[in-house]
Amino acid sequence: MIEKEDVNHCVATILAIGTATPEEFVLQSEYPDFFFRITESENLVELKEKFKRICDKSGIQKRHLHLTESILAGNPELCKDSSETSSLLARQSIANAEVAALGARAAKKALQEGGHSAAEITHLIVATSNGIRMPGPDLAIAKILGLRHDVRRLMLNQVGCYAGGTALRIAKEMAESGGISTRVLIVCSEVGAFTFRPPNEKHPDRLVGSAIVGDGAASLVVGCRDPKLNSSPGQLLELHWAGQFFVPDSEDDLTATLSEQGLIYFLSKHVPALISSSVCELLPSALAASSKTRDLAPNDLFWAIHPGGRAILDQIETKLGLRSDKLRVTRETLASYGNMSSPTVLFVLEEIVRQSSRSGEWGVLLSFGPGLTIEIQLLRRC
Ligand SMILES: CC(=O)CC(=O)SCCNC(=O)CCNC(=O)[C@H](O)C(C)(C)COP(=O)(O)OP(=O)(O)OC[C@H]1O[C@@H](n2cnc3c(N)ncnc32)[C@H](O)[C@@H]1OP(=O)(O)O
Repeated sequence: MIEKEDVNHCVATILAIGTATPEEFVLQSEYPDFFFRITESENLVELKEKFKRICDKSGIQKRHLHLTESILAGNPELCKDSSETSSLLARQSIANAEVAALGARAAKKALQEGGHSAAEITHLIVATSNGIRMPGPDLAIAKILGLRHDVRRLMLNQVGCYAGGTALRIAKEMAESGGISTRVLIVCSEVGAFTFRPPNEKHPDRLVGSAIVGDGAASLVVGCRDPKLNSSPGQLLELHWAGQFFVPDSEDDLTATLSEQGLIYFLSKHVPALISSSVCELLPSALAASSKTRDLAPNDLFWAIHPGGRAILDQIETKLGLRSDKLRVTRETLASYGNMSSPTVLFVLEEIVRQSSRSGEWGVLLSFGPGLTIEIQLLRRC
């Protein structure tokens, strides 16, 4: 598990980050009224009160959502919860258009911010849990951006919320094995076309998903730094170590199953406790990867955590004994965007880079999702 440090080994480095969201957003305080009205569920009075309690405790103030009232009106099957109504094709049709379009907007910002041309990109990794189509949004994004015909594409379908961390881990391996001219473009893009559904009294856990998901896309350019050269201004964060783990016997605690009614999530109440306990166990493996981090304490690090839910952040903070400022950027991302699945943790990273003067040289990125699977990475500011 522990990798040997090698001074001659080139270091994978994040060179640029760009993000994008749909223009439209909803205020969390107004969402219960909208959600129960648009799904014609106003008769479920107690369920609506429960939904309001979940929204109030979510730590979210607003979320950007592609599915506006007019889009839902044009796709009424998304607002029905009957096994006799299939909404799969309507959902896929929205995803076909929007996942690539939103992802390409984020990617254009990343390329522009880092001063990279489309021709420089040697590898493309695209992640989404919104839809399955061949060819996928990776090809559509390559075409929109004008990437080279020999760009090496990898599509991460249905990985869930940890896909931002997975993409970063694979990009690190590609960059370090490909050498200093390798440029990996990561695009994580989600529009909740597959997860929107009406409230259902038999499935209270689905209310949690309806109360926290948002839409967004994030894109990163990852390259390699020659270890003999110092960092230069275009380099943001070095990726020193990346690992993936599953939490034993937790495969039924967070699941997503494709059906005629889209992707149906199940979230058990144990998710916050399982993830937070596992993070405490895994942290020493990440810190042991470098002699410079081996003796660091959690409060010596900066933290970029997938803001999957407020309770998960609370429990990680308590169990690791983190000062409240350590998760400030993560909580602000949750408040402004909700849980956008795969790109969310990359939004956190973008803000951490923007606030570069604060909070330490070394940091940890955490993302998690079905499995339960945890991606953990050791980062260093350039
Ligand atoms: C998609 C991916 O791949 C990865 C992901 O990110 S998946 C998302 C992971 N996120 C989660 O699992 C959510 C974690 N949970 C939370 O953040 C919080 O529990 C919350 C914001 C939902 C609620 O806040 P809280 O402090 O726990 O408030 P609490 O009063 O205990 O719960 C509010 C209500 O929600 C209900 N609730 C909370 N979690 C629930 C669950 N998983 N299933 C069913 N009901 C749930 C509670 O029973 C309670 O109901 P009542 O008010 O009727 O008693």
